[in-house]
Amino acid sequence: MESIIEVRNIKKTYKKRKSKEIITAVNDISFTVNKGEILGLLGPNGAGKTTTIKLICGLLIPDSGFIKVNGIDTQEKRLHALRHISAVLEGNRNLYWRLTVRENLEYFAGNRGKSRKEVALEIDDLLEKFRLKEKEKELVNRLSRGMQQKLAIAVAMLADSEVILLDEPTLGLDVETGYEVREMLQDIVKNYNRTIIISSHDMDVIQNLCERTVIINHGEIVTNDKVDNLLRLFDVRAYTITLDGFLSEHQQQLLLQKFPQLEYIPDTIQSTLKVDLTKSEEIYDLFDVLKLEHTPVESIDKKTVNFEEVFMKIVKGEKQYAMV
Ligand SMILES: Nc1ncnc2c1ncn2[C@@H]1O[C@H](COP(=O)(O)OP(=O)(O)OP(=O)(O)O)[C@@H](O)[C@H]1O
Repeated sequence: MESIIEVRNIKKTYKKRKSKEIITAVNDISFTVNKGEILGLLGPNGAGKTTTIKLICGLLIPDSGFIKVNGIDTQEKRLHALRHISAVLEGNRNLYWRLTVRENLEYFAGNRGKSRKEVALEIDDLLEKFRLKEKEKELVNRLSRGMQQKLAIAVAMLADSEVILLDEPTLGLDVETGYEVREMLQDIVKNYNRTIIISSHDMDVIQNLCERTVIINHGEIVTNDKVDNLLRLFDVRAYTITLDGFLSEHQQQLLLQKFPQLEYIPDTIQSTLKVDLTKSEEIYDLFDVLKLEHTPVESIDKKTVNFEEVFMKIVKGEKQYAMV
């Protein structure tokens, strides 16, 4: 597959103003993004996501390493490279707050060298799609945060850039607006052929929109893999088994030999077993031990891992990966 973005060994440090302490925000990161791909950039607070996005869109210059967009080095031919990119950053700096919704769209279309008339239909279509038609004459500074966010994404779409960078597109939005923005992004992903990089804390955004995710922790890449692969890799089922009675010492020993991470929690008249299994068949080994002394099972509860749990496990370093 053809890559459109190449990030190679980039490092970025900041110097704290008062203490002069050096902070390494991004440390020797490398990854590529293929044409038409939706890549999720994931990581805990302070991991280096925003710095990476700002480096790619040319707002920051790396201390070392390089970034190429469509094969063009962003430092050697900055303007030429960045023509291929639109970014929606925190605070929606790509909007003019004293212009109306429609004026913003017209202004950015004008930047593309198109007349008002030419883009009128395209703008109508975007206003409709982003559910902003009713607000087209409203000044941007009077819009809610969610509406501003939607407009910022619409403006990025209008620029026709092949690559769109979205930094935390659902951050700070209420549940409903967050859901609406996610739906819109899903529509963009499906119907417009763009390459998108999304940085987010929101696991639903990553799980629903992205094919692949680069997980960053402490400025370094810990995983670069398809979302489906990660879910499969951590496809553990967490079982909670309630027993009408207790396990003998012998049973406890047998179970711990077979399942070292098993938790046995005796209560007053019942007891509970908690265990993560990677293969469903392993549950039969557990039942064999219970059968030995005819321990009655009252209930079995099974929970499958979701992407949020996968993320937590990776960040905590529970599994090692071969980098893609
Ligand atoms: N302008 C700056 N000056 C000094 N340190 C900075 C600056 N910007 C970011 N940092 C530090 O660099 C590290 C990475 O920050 P960055 O904003 O890239 O992380 P992030 O993953 O986007 O975090 P969050 O999810 O909290 O937004 C953090 O330790 C942060 O405090």
